[in-house]
Amino acid sequence: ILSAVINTVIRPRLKCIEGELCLITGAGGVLGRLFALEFAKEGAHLVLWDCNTAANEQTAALARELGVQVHVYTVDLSQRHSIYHTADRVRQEAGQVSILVNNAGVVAGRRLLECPDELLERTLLVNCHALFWMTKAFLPQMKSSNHGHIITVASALGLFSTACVEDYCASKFGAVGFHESLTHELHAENLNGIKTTLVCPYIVDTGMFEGCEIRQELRSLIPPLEPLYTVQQSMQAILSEQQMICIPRLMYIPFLTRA
Ligand SMILES: NC(=O)C1=CN([C@@H]2O[C@H](COP(=O)(O)OP(=O)(O)OC[C@H]3O[C@@H](n4cnc5c(N)ncnc54)[C@H](OP(=O)(O)O)[C@@H]3O)[C@@H](O)[C@H]2O)C=CC1
Ligand SMILES: CC1=C(/C=C/C(C)=C/C=C/C(C)=C/C=O)C(C)(C)CCC1
Repeated sequence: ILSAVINTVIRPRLKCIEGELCLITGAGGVLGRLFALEFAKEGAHLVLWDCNTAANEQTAALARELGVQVHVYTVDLSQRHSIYHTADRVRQEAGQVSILVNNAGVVAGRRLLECPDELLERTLLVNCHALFWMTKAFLPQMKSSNHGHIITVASALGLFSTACVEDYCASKFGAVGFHESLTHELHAENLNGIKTTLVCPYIVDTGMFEGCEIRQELRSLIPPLEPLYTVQQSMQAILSEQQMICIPRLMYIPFLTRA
């Protein structure tokens, strides 16, 4: 939080990531695609992961127009072996990933007692467990060069909670805990060349919470964020190596007061 405050007052220098290899999960989705295009604009080559092959290919086509190299992989992030297998292919075919954007996420979107068990489990597998496997797959190479950046796209609902999203809150609180512990570990091991950034947005207009009860209540409180604004704010935080960002800043308040 302190670094977020400092970065708001003093505009920090943004790092150059030209020529680096950036892997984005959920790259066929709304925020994933925008992340891909923003990283491409910065000159990073891309490795795009999604279970939705057609949507992922569309992202790839848009990114290639910006002149960067793009590798596309269809993967099921709820399956540990799918992650490890695809990571092996990435290392052989694309090279060393130095920026990892763990963006893919799902929500069950149903009342707990009416929700099939598998749907609840899937939220934890994709939003939380996948962070372990992605990091186990790609951190070793970052460690060997003491260079890299791991971005966790969590949510404001990883910092405080609301009704009817038990699976989502559990997974995003897990993601926040994961990010914090990993950050401590890298610091303790003096791996100061490997950065971490936690992204915690309020609801974004992407369709993810379409049909969830929570959405109607929220509309009248604060309107959903624009996807592009959300990603551009996140990019500022990433490129200035900020450890955490809440979007909008108002979201720091329920976090600090645990409303
Ligand atoms: N939208 C919001 O209000 C907010 C979103 N976030 C977080 O931002 C991130 C991106 O969200 P957003 O862009 O809105 O979501 P989208 O649903 O638009 O994109 C998510 C992408 O991930 C893919 N995906 C889902 N499950 C898997 C899987 N098992 N394996 C591989 N890919 C998978 C989806 O494919 P398919 O469409 O086929 O399922 C989709 O392409 C998520 O982590 C979300 O929790 C945080 C705060 C607010
Ligand atoms: C606590 C609290 C609020 C509620 C925030 C909620 C309910 C956020 C939901 C975010 C979602 C759905 C994120 C998805 O990833 C307000 C009204 C902003 C005002 C300040 C206090």
